Amino acid sequence: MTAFPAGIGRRDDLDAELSELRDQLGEATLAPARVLSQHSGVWLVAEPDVPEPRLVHARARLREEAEGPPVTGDWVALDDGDAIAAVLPRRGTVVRRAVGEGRAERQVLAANVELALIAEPLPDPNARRAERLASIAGAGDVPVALVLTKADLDPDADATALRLGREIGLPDAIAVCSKSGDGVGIVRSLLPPGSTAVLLGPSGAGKSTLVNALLGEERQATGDVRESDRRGRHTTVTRELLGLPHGGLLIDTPGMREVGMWDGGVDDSFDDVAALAAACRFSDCAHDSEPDCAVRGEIAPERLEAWRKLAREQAWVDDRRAAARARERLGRSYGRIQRKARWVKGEER
Ligand SMILES: Nc1nc2c(ncn2[C@@H]2O[C@H](COP(=O)(O)OP(=O)(O)OP(=O)(O)O)[C@@H](O)[C@H]2O)c(=O)[nH]1
Ligand SMILES: [Zn+2]
Repeated sequence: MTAFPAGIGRRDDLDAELSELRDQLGEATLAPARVLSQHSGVWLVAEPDVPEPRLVHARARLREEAEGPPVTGDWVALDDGDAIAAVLPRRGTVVRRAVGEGRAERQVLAANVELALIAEPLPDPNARRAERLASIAGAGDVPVALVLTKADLDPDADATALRLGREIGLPDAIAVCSKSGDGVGIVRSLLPPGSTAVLLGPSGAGKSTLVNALLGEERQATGDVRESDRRGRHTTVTRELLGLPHGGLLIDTPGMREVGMWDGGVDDSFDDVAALAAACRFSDCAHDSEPDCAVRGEIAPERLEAWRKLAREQAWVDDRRAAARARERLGRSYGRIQRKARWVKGEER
């Protein structure tokens, strides 16, 4: 197995994957690297046995592929012209629907992550927002832990974490105070050496401050809170993969105003609803006013309403995606017919 310097992470069968890729593309020189951050048209990558990360380009073809361009956390193959030639299959992704009214486009927020830390600030953590993030993480097969930040602002922070975690089905729930360091060790213990996690949450939740506490130095720029409403300014501008001193890796993300559903995951993060729903009379029960509903009355109304909202949104996205696929199929067969017509007319041989 290839040895990586601290700060790049671990990928079990990297050597085998690369040699397969070399055969596939007929290029003997492909070398592995990991994307630390993405910028417009260039990517910062780290390579084994190379102390300094560097900026590289990507082959144009990569932008047109279904997976989209390389993203932070990706394992990639570099060619000898210092361009990213291929992105290795992603294991564990966090994908959202891209921001914008009525748009149905996917955006990969982080690739190859083994854990999503969902940050919500005390004293008023937003359960609905955490549920939404848990759903998109679940959709990409990424386990979730809930991190309630600014524990110094809630005298019963640990109890709040426990209660909220139980309420929204995230048993791994902890309270941390990045200022005093309380709970930071627990967060560290969730990130074993070589593993990669992503930190998600709204702007001002204290994500960068937590990253700094984990780094043990002032690395990430943090914004001052406006005392009036306790909301931070946007400080983190790009998703960045950081190596922590203890060997774990963390992708810090900018606070997101909008996180649209993309790949499902509602059933995973609402498994309490899903489990009860099996006993409803109708398989498409909305747990609203249907007779013999096994869910209504068992689940807190706000959580059920949140489930309904996310499930509706997911259905909308699924429709859009199905329509886009149908258009694409139609386009392809139309293209074939046109080619055939040209061939019959002798314009194409
Ligand atoms: N009281 C208290 N304030 C904190 C704590 N952690 C962070 N803050 C404050 O919260 C504000 C926002 O912190 P950031 O770390 O910049 O927040 P962020 O989540 O990275 O925000 P974006 O980069 O915009 O996504 C800053 O003023 C921090 O000082 C904490 O443990 N307790
Ligand atoms: Zn029901």
